[in-house]
Amino acid sequence: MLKLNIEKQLGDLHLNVQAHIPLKGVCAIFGRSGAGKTSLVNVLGGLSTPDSGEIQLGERTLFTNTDSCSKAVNLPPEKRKIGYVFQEARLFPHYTVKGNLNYGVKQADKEHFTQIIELLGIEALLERYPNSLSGGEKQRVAIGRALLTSPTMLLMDEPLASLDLPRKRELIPYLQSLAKSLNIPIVYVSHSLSEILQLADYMIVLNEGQVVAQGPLTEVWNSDEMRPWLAAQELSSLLNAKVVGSHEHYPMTQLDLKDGNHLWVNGLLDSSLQNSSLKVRVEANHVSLCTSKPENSSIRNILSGVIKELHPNDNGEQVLVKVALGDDELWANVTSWACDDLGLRLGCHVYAQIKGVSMGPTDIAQSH
Ligand SMILES: Nc1ncnc2c1ncn2[C@@H]1O[C@H](COP(=O)(O)OP(=O)(O)OP(=O)(O)O)[C@@H](O)[C@H]1O
Repeated sequence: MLKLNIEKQLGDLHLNVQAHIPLKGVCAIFGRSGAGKTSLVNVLGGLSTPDSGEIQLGERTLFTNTDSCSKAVNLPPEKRKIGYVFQEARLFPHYTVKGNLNYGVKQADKEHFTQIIELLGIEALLERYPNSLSGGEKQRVAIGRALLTSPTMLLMDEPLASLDLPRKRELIPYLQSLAKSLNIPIVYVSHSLSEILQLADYMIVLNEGQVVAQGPLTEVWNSDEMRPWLAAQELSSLLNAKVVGSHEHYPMTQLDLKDGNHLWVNGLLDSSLQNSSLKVRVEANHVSLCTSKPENSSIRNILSGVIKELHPNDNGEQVLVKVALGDDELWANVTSWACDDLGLRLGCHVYAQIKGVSMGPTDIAQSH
């Protein structure tokens, strides 16, 4: 685990973070502008020093000044073995890509070099200079440069923020392969929930310098702490599902949820995903509720569950209903009229309907 217990006063912001982050996979740091995300990453990387606390990366202490029995420790950035990728690639313009990649590498390891450039698809760029690269290519080189220092953790502070949408889309699959193949924790700062869905396994939500939620992605995503961050129109749930197979006649894929419910999603998923675990985003506005099992419905997904929470909105027009599907949870956004008409109450058994066409490729991501 990466264990963090730090405090730091930064102007008006009191950064006070206690967190446990797994040593493999992507941990997203999410929060409003000014919540302290970059400040936290800077503290991890040793670019800024906490007023007090402790940072433990596996067996290594990166920082401590709390334990009165032992010596204070504050490893400088170069001794932390941490790779850093910023919003901007920050490449040296007068070095080729190869020169940039090798910058900071103490002992050349040809095999490691080949592995990293293949993983990032930058073999063909090695002799080029940064000013001839696209934003996405520059960022891939910047990631390669960070990885070639053989870090024990990778910090990425909004690495896609400066890219346009097509470049973002181009980079995401590379980041997904990194997340799968690297055996080091990646701490990934982002404002974008769709990036987080596609990349992260774990999530920390920061608000005014404090952790308001942390844990596995699906748990935090579905938690009440996330509701204030999303308008009811944007609220969505993440379901954990396993790929079963495709429909015999139609281009749809069947997924199984843990509680035995099934889900049909639009399109055929890659056959390599057979039996793999996925996260599926379902928007609350795409879920309708029935108190008896619908028959002759065009909607393919009819999931049986129990109402766990009801949250009427401020103007009384709509009610957000949380439905428990075993351990998974599903938000439905219904009108107050429908809620009263159906007599929806806590503990009611309901059938949640989700249109198969409402879940597309950007709503589905593999769990690592
Ligand atoms: N050295 C400093 N001195 C004073 N205030 C600081 C310092 N560093 C950061 N802050 C303040 O701390 C707050 C958090 O900044 P930070 O950059 O960590 O936020 P963020 O969550 O990364 O925001 P964004 O999403 O906009 O990048 C801001 O209000 C910032 O002005």
